[in-house]
Amino acid sequence: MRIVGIEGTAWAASAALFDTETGEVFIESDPYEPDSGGIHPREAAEHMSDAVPAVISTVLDHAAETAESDGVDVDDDEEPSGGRQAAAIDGVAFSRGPGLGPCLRIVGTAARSLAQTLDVPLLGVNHMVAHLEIGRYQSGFDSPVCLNASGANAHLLGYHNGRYRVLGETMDTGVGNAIDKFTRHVGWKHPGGPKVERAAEDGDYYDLPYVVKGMDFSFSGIMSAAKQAADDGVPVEDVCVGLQETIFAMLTEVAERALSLTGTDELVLGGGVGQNARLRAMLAEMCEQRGAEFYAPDPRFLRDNAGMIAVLGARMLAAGDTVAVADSAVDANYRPDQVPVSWRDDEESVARDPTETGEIRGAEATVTFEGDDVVKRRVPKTYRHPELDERLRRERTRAEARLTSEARRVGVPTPVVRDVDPTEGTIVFASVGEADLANGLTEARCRAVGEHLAAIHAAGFVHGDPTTRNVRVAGEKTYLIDFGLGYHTGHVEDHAMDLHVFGQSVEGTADDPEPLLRAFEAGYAAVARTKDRGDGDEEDALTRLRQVEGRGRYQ
Ligand SMILES: C[C@@H](O)[C@H](NC(=O)OP(=O)(O)OC[C@H]1O[C@@H](n2cnc3c(N)ncnc32)[C@H](O)[C@@H]1O)C(=O)O
Ligand SMILES: Nc1ncnc2c1ncn2[C@@H]1O[C@H](COP(=O)(O)OP(=O)(O)OP(=O)(O)O)[C@@H](O)[C@H]1O
Ligand SMILES: [Fe+2]
Repeated sequence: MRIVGIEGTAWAASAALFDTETGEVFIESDPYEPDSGGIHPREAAEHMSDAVPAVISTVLDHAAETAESDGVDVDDDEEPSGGRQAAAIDGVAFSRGPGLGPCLRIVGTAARSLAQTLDVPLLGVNHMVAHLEIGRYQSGFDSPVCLNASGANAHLLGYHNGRYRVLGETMDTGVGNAIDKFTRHVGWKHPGGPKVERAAEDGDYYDLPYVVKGMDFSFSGIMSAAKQAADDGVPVEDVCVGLQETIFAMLTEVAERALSLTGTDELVLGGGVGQNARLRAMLAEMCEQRGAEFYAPDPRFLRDNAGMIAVLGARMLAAGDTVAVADSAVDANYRPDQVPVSWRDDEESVARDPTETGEIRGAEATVTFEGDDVVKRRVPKTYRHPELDERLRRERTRAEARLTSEARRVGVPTPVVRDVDPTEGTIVFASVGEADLANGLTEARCRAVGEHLAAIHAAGFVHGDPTTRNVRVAGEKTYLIDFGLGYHTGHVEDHAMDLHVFGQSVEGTADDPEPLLRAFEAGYAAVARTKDRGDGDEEDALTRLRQVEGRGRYQ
């Protein structure tokens, strides 16, 4: 089977030919490089209208040449639509979204017209799922967690219940765009990522804010602090080291959390920022230390390229997942979890049964049981810069000891804290529960988690990481543990994030998440109402949750 792919969501006008027999992926790309500033949608679209036909034409020439040399039966004398025979092409795949609307429309038009000329099926590919599938395809991994680190996106995906679930994602901009904003601020030409990587070779570490909430994260605070530092005269090379160390440690940490939550031991990387050697080294080191396998595709398959579109297109065609021209409108906000995954078995899942894989390993700490006590030690993470590592372990150990006790004082079951040593990063707790909630999800227990979160929110703090592995259960009693990412706040957005983190962890692993989530929200609403201090803030958390879930982050 031979598939043409067409890409042009933002900056790369690209076409490719994927031959499933030989495995060859021929890619022709023409990047848009703005003279100044970032990507201008109108200029990018002008680039697409010139460059897309040209790259397609090169790929069709290549297709015609290889069709002949591969001995495919070629008959150039056929009628006009004989191009299909001449190039031996079986389908046309195109990036349907997400991306810049004006660019997508040009790509869509080109793809439809090529499919009609060749008289072959059209395949509408989700660009982010293509970033993921190329790594899965090349690695041969079964059901990995995928970290997509691209310009306009940053998220963790895992396949479960027939869809790619978003296990965690950026709460504001994509990771590449965040870096590019900083480089624009200091007057460097787009794209900024490679320039930051080069400058960082000559700098020293500079501390910047580190923001992880469960498996979600945000970049806005880091970017403001980085710009401010540059304005204040901190050497730009040092800020670049700080940016790389902070942002990539965050991505590595959330990737490790996703491995821990799902119990899988396979990680693949996707997206243009994945070309960064420091990010790859951190991910590889983290995986090696947990005994997980890591795969990063070659740079030509990481940055935007039509090869990944053609490769996924071939799988879709094999599954009969084609789109009629009339239904093939592009979608600038096309989320990866909206894609019905026709080319995988519904039964497959990123979530591993812990009874099959043995123990589930925590992401941050080692936990050992000593009699009725549990000793939790935040082990140094060698992938992190030592200064950052020391700071995070100390701050989190302190926060965990303090908030675990505060929660108990407001009536939420938590383990008694027997001893704490922030410098060593150790806490000794009383052991609680018989199992993690992840291994015993029921509606009643989810309802109790909702009640507990409402109680601590009313008391003025958030948990920060309320996943199903951070709740212990015994009968109908549920305990919250692992408050290391918690902090004091009265902001409704922070409350909504706690709810969002729990919801994502249920959706990513449960067989039938809906009733569990309804019970969770009902529990939250019931307690929030009784604890409402009259400012309406507590009940708003559920309303805000809907906004958090519906936010389009792909512009
Ligand atoms: C929707 C689609 O248009 C978008 N594509 C995209 O963002 O292009 P991609 O090729 O995946 O990533 C480009 C980003 O990748 C960054 N980048 C490239 N090389 C880098 C490097 N060595 N280090 C860090 N960032 C790098 C660039 O600065 C830029 O922000 C996406 O996938 O989100
Ligand atoms: N007090 C406790 N009583 C019983 N079991 C506990 C206790 N504390 C931790 N555990 C067990 O150890 C596991 C890991 O603990 P914890 O979540 O605190 O570590 P972690 O490394 O921060 O994990 P992660 O960051 O992946 O959530 C828990 O899922 C739970 O099974
Ligand atoms: Fe991309």
